Amino acid sequence: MIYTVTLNPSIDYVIKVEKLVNGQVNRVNEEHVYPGGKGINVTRILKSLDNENIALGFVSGFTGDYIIDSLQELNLKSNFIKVKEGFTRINVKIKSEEETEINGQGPKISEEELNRFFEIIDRLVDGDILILSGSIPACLDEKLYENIMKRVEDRDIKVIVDATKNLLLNVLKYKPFLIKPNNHELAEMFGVELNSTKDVVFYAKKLKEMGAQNVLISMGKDGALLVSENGEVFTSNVAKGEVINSVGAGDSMVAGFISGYLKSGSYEEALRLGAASGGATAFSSDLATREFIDKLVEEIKIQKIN
Ligand SMILES: Nc1ncnc2c1ncn2[C@@H]1O[C@H](COP(=O)(O)OP(=O)(O)O)[C@@H](O)[C@H]1O
Ligand SMILES: O=P(O)(O)OC[C@H]1O[C@](O)(COP(=O)(O)O)[C@@H](O)[C@@H]1O
Repeated sequence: MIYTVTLNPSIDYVIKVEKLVNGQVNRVNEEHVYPGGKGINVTRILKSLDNENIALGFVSGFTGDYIIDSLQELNLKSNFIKVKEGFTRINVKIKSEEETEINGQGPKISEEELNRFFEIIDRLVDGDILILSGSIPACLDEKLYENIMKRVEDRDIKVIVDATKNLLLNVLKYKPFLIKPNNHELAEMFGVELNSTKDVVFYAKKLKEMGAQNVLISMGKDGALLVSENGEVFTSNVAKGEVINSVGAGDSMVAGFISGYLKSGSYEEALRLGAASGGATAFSSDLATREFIDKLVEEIKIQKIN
């Protein structure tokens, strides 16, 4: 079974404001709410691509109820721990002349609630896939992803980590199957500027040397680059279209990549489906539909550059 983990889910409140002015009342022209958080986005796209999976994490309060109800409506399996104190956050995504995001804090998770989550992790078995996505709420130990990887180390479980900075760097020693920073996160992790594909390859390979088996670097409209477990380097172009809402493009890429890999065992196919899924989400108001992904996959060309 595939499990996604969203430690801090969100309701994504996506609004369009013609011209955002600080210090004034701004009125929205368009508004949408979606069940969000990186792992939940991965769950939704995996399911669209016919990969059964179970979403794990923590929810709380009336906003948490919305998350559970939405997942049920979408026919998605989940096993969230209900947290007593606080409420699941609401993340505001403002589309104006620029894109501005305000991400909330999330509920206060107790030790007992965290232990209940660990009990679920302890029931995973050989052959399962575990996808750890997004930030760790401030109330939890920032070593949590490391601790989860250590906990499953004795089993044959492929772990995927989509996180940034130290959260990501600290799990590399446990050899995650896949990591997917974007190019900005890659530059930030090494405190460098990336000026060419050669630079991206150099630092992606560094992450591989530090322990990641496969390193996927997403680069928004500039495509993506994969350093695979056997050291091959592939690049992907992007599909053509008009960006409507790029929230969740990275998560869609992770889901598409895993789905493509499970279906074909080929990293090229994985990258192709990942790129199509990311693009299809960027060109949609909500996350991508299966039909749209299938359409865009025809446009994706993978090149082996090394
Ligand atoms: N403007 C775009 N046009 C086409 N494809 C895109 C666009 N933005 C994102 N994608 C696709 O989605 C992938 C993930 O997007 P990216 O923005 O890099 O992720 P993240 O949300 O993690 O920053 C990209 O590598 C690309 O394949
Ligand atoms: O655009 P991405 O990186 O794929 O992820 C989008 C998701 O991440 C969030 O911005 C939350 O991110 P964090 O968990 O890192 O705070 C959600 O609001 C949104 O659904």
